Amino acid sequence: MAAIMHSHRHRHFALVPAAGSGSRMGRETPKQYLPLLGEPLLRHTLRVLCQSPLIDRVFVVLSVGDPIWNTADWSALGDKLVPLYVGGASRADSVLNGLRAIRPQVADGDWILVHDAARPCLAPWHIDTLITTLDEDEVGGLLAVPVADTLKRSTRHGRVEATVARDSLWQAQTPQMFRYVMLRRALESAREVTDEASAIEAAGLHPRLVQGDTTNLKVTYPLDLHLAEWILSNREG
Ligand SMILES: Nc1ccn([C@@H]2O[C@H](COP(=O)(O)OP(=O)(O)OP(=O)(O)O)[C@@H](O)[C@H]2O)c(=O)n1
Ligand SMILES: C[C@](O)(CO)[C@H](O)COP(=O)(O)O
Repeated sequence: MAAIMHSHRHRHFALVPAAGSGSRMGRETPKQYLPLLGEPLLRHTLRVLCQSPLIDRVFVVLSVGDPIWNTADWSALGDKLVPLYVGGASRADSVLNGLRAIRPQVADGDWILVHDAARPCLAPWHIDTLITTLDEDEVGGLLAVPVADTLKRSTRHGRVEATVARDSLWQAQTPQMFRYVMLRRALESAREVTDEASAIEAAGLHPRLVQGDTTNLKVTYPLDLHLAEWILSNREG
């Protein structure tokens, strides 16, 4: 693969919301700290971001008073990693609090790659593809995959009400990559969103969909932890 030129005009910062409780996982320990191949799940997520030569710094948003982070030694991930104890009630609040906390360290036009702590199978090629596709983009965008299954909308009684056309439907993933000031303004105006792209859309803009793949899954339910383990153990290179 041709070498990727690192843009010197604007830097790239990762912002990793990791302040959730993982209620759907049904475990006492928040899922970002559950063991995955013998390490906290979060370490896999942070490692790939810290090791990317395209990313200048990695901010991880922890819940206020997070009692677990400091019980581990994260120094092997290097000096790009910066913990921020500013998590909020929702994912969007955690991201916005993180953006406010890093204000002194970033310029308006710097790129922010928001990536879920709960997506530990992010691969270097996902980051490279996203950044090379979007670096000159006016708006920014996100990794996503086209929907592969036939989609049904259900009635309240669990019967099919309709089949929903799936052409042009995509499943949104992370990282989602937008310029600092645009993302901050969008999130300040649209707080009830489940991803950054929705906030940008609410501002009337059209984020670019960058095709990734389904290995970049979000660990949400117990089975996902096994799938993530399988993906990481069987990845080449
Ligand atoms: N208040 C919150 C809620 C979520 N997140 C983070 O946002 C990402 C995606 O959210 P999700 O998978 O929904 O995580 P949880 O909220 O922890 O899970 P659940 O909804 O099952 O409780 C996770 O990395 C999670 O830690 C966060 O930083 N702050
Ligand atoms: C941002 C996200 O990963 C896109 O698929 C997802 O919306 C986050 O998960 P949540 O369960 O909606 O918090």
